[in-house]
Amino acid sequence: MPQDIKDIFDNHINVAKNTFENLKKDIEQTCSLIVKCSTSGKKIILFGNGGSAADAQHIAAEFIGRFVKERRSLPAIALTTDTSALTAISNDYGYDRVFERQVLGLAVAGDVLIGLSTSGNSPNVINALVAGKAIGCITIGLSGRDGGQMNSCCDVNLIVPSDITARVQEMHILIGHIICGAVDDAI
Ligand SMILES: O=C(CO)[C@@H](O)[C@H](O)[C@H](O)[C@H](O)COP(=O)(O)O
Ligand SMILES: [Zn+2]
Repeated sequence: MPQDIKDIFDNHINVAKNTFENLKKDIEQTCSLIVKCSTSGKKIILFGNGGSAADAQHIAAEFIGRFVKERRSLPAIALTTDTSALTAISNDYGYDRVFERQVLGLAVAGDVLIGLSTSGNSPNVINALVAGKAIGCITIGLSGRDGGQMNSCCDVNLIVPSDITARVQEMHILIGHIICGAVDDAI
């Protein structure tokens, strides 16, 4: 095996270990918040750019469809899938407002917003979290590096301890699956 592949696996394993040590309590808290949201008729709304858009859609699908257990469908939506809304809002208001505008139209107090940004600094993610917090939503960040601006607009900011975007994304989807498992267990 070429050495760099081994290095990538070693790095992934180290980041996973450090993520568990640093974030165990915050992940538990996040699971509790999302279980409460899912059992009280509120929605989970997810958004991010690039690979994080794919992660947002992946996690939303686990709720609206199913994860492992057969259970009722749970209200969850990714704000990254409606090309008419995405293009109209970007064209008319700017890409920085593409998620904010959808949050303003869809979110109500008590909904959980999950913003995914490995830098913690994507402006469209930050603007949506700030708008959601003002409405009374619970704001969760899935971030990396130093947590960026998500530190100031998230009730819980899960900062994966890595500066490498790919490693951070790999932990985000793991955390997403852990949350889905907690919801399955609770329902
Ligand atoms: O998936 C990847 C890299 O692994 C890319 O598509 C990546 O998500 C994009 O460059 C994003 O625009 C990065 O934004 P962010 O994570 O800093 O918010
Ligand atoms: Zn990626």
